[in-house]
Amino acid sequence: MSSPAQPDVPIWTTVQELLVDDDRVTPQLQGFLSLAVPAGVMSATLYLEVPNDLTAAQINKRLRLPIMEALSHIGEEVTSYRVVVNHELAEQQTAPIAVGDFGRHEQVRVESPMEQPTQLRHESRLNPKYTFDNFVIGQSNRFAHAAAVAVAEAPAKAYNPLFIYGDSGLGKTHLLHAIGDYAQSLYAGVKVRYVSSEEFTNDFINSIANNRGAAFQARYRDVDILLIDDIQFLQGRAETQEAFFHTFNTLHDHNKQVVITSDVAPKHLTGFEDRMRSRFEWGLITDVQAPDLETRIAILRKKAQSEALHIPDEVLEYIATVVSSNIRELEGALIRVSAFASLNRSALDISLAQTVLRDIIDTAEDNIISPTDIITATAQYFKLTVDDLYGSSRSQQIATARQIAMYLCRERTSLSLPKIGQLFGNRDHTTVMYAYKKISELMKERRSIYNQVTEITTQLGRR
Ligand SMILES: Nc1ncnc2c1ncn2[C@@H]1O[C@H](COP(=O)(O)OP(=O)(O)OP(=O)(O)O)[C@@H](O)[C@H]1O
Repeated sequence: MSSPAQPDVPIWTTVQELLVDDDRVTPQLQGFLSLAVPAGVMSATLYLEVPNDLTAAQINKRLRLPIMEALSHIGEEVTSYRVVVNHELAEQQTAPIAVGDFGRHEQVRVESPMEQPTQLRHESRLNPKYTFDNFVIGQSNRFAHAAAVAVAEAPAKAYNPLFIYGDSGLGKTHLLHAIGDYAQSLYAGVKVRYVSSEEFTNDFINSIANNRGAAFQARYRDVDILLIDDIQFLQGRAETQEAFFHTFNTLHDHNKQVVITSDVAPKHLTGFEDRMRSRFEWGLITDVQAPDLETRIAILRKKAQSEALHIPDEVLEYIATVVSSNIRELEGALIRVSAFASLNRSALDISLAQTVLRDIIDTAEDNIISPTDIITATAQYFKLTVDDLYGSSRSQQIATARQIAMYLCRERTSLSLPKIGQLFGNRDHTTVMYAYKKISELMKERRSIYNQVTEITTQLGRR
């Protein structure tokens, strides 16, 4: 039996990559797994088609736990999976299935007709990591924070839209999720939806391709609070802008809250029609700025507390002094210092932090590291080609090198998760999110990974 064609559903590729390393997945189970064909993701559920009942039973009974764990590792975007038997697969195992074509699944799901609309309505896509409780307030973000709280407490009454702008890594996404989280805790049943502009665009394009415009509209218009991240991504995309324009108008007309983030203020958003820009200015515009030293120290302290890391104050202060502009880099520096200390079982003091952060500080001085620099340096380090990193090979060494390159792109450049995913052969942003988490964790556990990340950083500093 030939193995089925695998359409490109990146999250399934990532799950498979994880399961290769999982001892519970025996070669026999790998065989069953290889018969599963990912059909797409809907309502945070990954749909897998299998050719027969035996495969469905094996996957559901013996692989449920590993698959669910892999999904939860990857992030919150997809929270469950569902296996659907498609007997035609057995005969047509090489016939490609269009990604995002859900027509057939809707038919098989009639067994539970209420389930999908209910899930859709409540699918907020909020990341529980980002709340107001763990957002540190300082001079740089006080106003944005207050506006965000006001909007969560009185959706569509305080400011509509709320427009938050600022440079990369300064907490805009955090605030968006926190608004959703807080509003949900205040108002039972409030319908919140978070979406990045890249996802909105992809969703729109797929909805046209699959003739599912009505479902697309419902997804974004049947909400009380729409949180849309990085709107600058819609620059120059006339049709998606038009779709967003209608979504915005419908929501606003019906007293629904819209919150938008961007890297620049509305008036500096190029590639947008004036009518769009003027709508962005209807409500309140606020920025987030780079945090001052006190705030940076407070952010590090909070982060260390939440991760149960015991780091002396003077070390936190040192880190906050040397990494000054981007909070993501600040968190990255904390990860490295604590990883180094735990690997070496050594006490954390300033001289250790100085040693560990030397490369970061060196490279931060000229501060322009491009993703291409990172990918080239990583490929050279591992004696691979750049195409290996962009490609789809799942060999352990290439997969690790790719994840390290993704980690460094996330930490050291201002590219968004979807952009990094696109760069690495159009992978899903959840793959990048997973790579970032995995390398952050492995750096603390495995000296080899820590060394590899550090040595590539050193190379970048020497460019
Ligand atoms: N005031 C803050 N308190 C605590 N953590 C913060 C704060 N601001 C930002 N962070 C953390 O810094 C990291 C980067 O923040 P976030 O992703 O929200 O930035 P962003 O402005 O949306 O960046 P981008 O434009 O690149 O998407 C996150 O882990 C976030 O939790």
